Amino acid sequence: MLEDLKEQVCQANLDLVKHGLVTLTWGNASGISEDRQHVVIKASGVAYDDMQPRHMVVVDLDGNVVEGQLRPSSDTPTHVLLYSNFKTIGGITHTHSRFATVFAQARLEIPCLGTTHADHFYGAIPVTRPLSEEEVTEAYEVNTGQVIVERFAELAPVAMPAVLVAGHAPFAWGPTVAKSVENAVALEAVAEMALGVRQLVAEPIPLESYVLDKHFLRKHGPDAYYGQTPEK
Ligand SMILES: O=C(CO)[C@@H](O)[C@H](O)COP(=O)(O)O
Repeated sequence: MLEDLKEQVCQANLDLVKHGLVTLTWGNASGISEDRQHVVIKASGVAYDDMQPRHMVVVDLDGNVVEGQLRPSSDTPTHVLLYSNFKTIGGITHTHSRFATVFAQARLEIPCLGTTHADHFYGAIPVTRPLSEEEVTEAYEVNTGQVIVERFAELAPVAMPAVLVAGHAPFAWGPTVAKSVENAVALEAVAEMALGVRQLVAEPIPLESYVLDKHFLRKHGPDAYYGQTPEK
């Protein structure tokens, strides 16, 4: 079942290693089937060196295992909740990549300081509110998904394919699992650049909004605004 998606998801998880985004067994990538009924995700705690497509786990949108011998990623509840709420995404990548995690744990958004950032993200990378003491329970991963969805009440996942979970780490997504990895790589790169700029100048100057608008429109077209209609 979903053999092709297992191959894609396994490759995406291995690509996290290739791009230097994971330490130990941290992080996970998943993809959703075309009918949006099943999610394929990395198995929990499996060493990346040993990872094979047959190790991927298939779950339904309630997170119940429908195929696979291993336990699915501990972040499965977050992944399935995001797929249920963000209908345009086909793949999700969660990492503890160094620079993006620094911003997440500092509870700081990543400002859009240049066109490198604007190529992938329409504006500052948002950070969620911290989870409350009552939310840090066995339902932690569900509550993590909830605070992300809450933070995106006014944001379009198409134009902003990433978020920083306060006190935790980043999640990135895209139309495919491979694209979610690409956005996770871009997120880590712009986080490192933003941190570097902060070391050079006391007050970094975010990109002017007209430059952001025109640059993003040139790169992604009006559809990427998802419900916004910018002047031509
Ligand atoms: O965010 C976390 C832990 O804080 C997870 O991403 C782990 O880093 C990886 O968990 P598995 O996917 O192996 O269950």
